[in-house]
Amino acid sequence: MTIGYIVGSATTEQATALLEKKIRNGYYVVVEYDDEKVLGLVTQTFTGSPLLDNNLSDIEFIQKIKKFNNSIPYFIKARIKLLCKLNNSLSRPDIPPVAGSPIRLATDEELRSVFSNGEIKVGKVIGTDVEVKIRLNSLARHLAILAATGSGKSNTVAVLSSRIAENGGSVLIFDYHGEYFDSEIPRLNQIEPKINPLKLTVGEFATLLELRENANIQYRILRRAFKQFVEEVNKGIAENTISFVELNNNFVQLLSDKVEQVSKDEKRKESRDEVLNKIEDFADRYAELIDFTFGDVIDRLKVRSVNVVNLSSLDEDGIDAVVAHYLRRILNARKENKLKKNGGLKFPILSVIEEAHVLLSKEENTLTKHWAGRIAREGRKFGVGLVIVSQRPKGLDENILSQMTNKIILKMVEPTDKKYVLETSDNLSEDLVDELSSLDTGEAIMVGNIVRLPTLVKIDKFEGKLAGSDPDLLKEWKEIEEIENRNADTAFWG
Ligand SMILES: Nc1ncnc2c1ncn2[C@@H]1O[C@H](COP(=O)(O)OP(=O)(O)OP(=O)(O)O)[C@@H](O)[C@H]1O
Repeated sequence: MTIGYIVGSATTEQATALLEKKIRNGYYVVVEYDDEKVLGLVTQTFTGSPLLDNNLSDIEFIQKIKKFNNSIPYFIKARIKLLCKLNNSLSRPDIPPVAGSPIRLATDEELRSVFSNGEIKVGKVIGTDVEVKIRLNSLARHLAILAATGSGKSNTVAVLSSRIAENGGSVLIFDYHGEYFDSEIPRLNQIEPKINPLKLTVGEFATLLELRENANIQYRILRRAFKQFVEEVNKGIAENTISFVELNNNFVQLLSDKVEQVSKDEKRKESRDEVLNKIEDFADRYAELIDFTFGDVIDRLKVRSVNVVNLSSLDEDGIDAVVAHYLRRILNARKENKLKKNGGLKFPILSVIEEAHVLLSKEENTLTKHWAGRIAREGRKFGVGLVIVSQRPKGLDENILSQMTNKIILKMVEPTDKKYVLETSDNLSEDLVDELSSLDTGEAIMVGNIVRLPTLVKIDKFEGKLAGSDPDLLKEWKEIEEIENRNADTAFWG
């Protein structure tokens, strides 16, 4: 059913329609011209009145008109982004529509032919019951989930992860705030944030010690001590002369002795002392993180599962070291499996990095940024995908963000965030970015290879508990009041 007509000038990208009635931004329409049906997206609607135009400055004029006739003539127009011809190849329109071309809402069948042909259902086309399904294999080209706080990032991660696992895939979520670890996500594989020092690089261990890159003498002392320590322990384990329990209990002392040993000729004793202090501080902060019985982190990962490493008990340096360690081992283990046709990590995996603006900050050279950058560049051919999640896109490293071919962008209002996302995406246009402010919670724009066209989707609500959901403050206060009243009654009646 025709809802309006193209008016004024148009290009093969944009057109303006005069409508009979209001429709919402984000609706899909079809413009019929030259025997073609062209799918378009309403990116902006606006109204106006030929009688009361912007130049009017006399309020009495309006009051007099309204006295005679309450219905003041007005028009409704819409800016239409022309997307594709509704043919098999969804080819770009090669000629613009002429004024007078009729426009109508796209039918569900037309929308299904464009948006419902992937493997993983993520939600519905905004304003319709048409399912949006993304193409699973395209996630190998990485994904960024970006939005303002409270817009639905965690819900999107939960919906995506659980459905990827249901389809036989494997996801690893680095759970920064502990909101997935105790959630009701199906196929959940909970992994405690343990690290076996024997599997760490010196760089990872130095990060855990908060030993800065420019502390060269300290780093040299630590490198010599740590390498000798690891060699001797591995030898002791092979000869069965050392127990893991003994290691867990005496690790700090054994390593400190090694530091003393390798730095006995060091002129600058303060550097050695600083390394010893950092090892003791480390023991105080991360005693529960170190476990020589933990084996290789790769062995904890399961296929057809949502693997969740709970990082909420660690501080930023600890999180950086753990995440970097996992990413390094995953990339190397997938390479080993691909190149040797066996061993290593036997299945592709998607790693979800929450609070990515912290771990992949454009200001800081974190260990995680190094390994995430490696995976962003070379992970695709080894079946290692990245999913970065952030509510502060402008804080993200632009090299990594620009490698995220796919994007799910929920409500975003901050202008510098929107500008940064636009500048680091070659498949996002300005008119789509302008849409972001008007999205409701759970509504998103999806672009990239996971969809055939820019898609406005209402993400399904994750059916289950997520620890990070907004607390029900009133309910919790009420419960406290009821407990206090019950205690008061018990005290009075004995
Ligand atoms: N698709 C959706 N449909 C309905 N409600 C949703 C949807 N997505 C999120 N919500 C609700 O909105 C609130 C915030 O969601 P969520 O925690 O996923 O947002 P967030 O962007 O991760 O927030 P934060 O930045 O604080 O972590 C929650 O109460 C959640 O239930």
